[in-house]
Amino acid sequence: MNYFVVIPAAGKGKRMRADRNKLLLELEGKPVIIHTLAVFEADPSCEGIVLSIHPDERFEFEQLLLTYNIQKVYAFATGGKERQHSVYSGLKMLPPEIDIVLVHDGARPFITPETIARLTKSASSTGAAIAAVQVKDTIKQVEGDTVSQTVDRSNLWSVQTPQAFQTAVLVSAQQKAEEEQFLGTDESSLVERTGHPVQIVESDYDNIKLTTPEDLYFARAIIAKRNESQV
Ligand SMILES: Nc1ccn([C@@H]2O[C@H](COP(=O)(O)OP(=O)(O)OP(=O)(O)O)[C@@H](O)[C@H]2O)c(=O)n1
Ligand SMILES: C[C@](O)(CO)[C@H](O)COP(=O)(O)O
Repeated sequence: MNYFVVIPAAGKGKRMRADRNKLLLELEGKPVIIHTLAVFEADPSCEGIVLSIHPDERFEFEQLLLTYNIQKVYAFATGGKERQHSVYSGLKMLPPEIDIVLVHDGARPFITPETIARLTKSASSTGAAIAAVQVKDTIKQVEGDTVSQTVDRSNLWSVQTPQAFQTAVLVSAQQKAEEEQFLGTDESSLVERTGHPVQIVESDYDNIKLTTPEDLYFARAIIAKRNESQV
């Protein structure tokens, strides 16, 4: 199932506490964003990439695409104040008549082609499908510093990207969110508000988002594990 992907890459990475956009940090020899882009570059089903960036970083991104021979970037979009705005800006740059669009965080470099394929298959039949893993921790609800209850985790999922959609489903959800000034932390929360069902596609725990500094240690360990399994 062919698709386009919108990659929001215009964040500031405040929680990473680096001196620059965390996607431009080096991870085992190449920038984080290149690890992410390389997965889509290599996937024959990916027809093109829209990269949503801060305009001040455009030259740097363009140079990286040349250096690492990333050829599928179809357009740059202008990132916005919040992630949701960056994604909407990216959607507006898609070519016409794209049936399936994925949204994937630039900060999740370990997505696999297998998960992408299951997401696009599900989205093409249902309209909306998201990568997620089951919650492993015991979850407590807390009031102040006191536990008020232990939450039943059997139906709790930790949501990731990619999130895959029939393009019209996501565009109308974004329009509704904009009209109603709703801000969500992921795309599926916008789609849920339209009443459209969202399917879970089980992903894997390696598909981490690089959010805080210790995530870089986990990332190096994941790369080492993958390198070992290739030997
Ligand atoms: N205004 C924004 C905010 C985030 N993102 C992108 O959305 C993805 C996930 O966001 P997050 O991990 O929250 O990144 P940052 O916003 O950079 O981090 P922080 O919230 O710690 O500042 C990242 O690829 C980030 O570049 C974006 O394109 N535009
Ligand atoms: C979209 C996302 O990656 C799903 O886990 C996430 O919500 C991004 O934003 P966050 O602020 O780091 O939760």
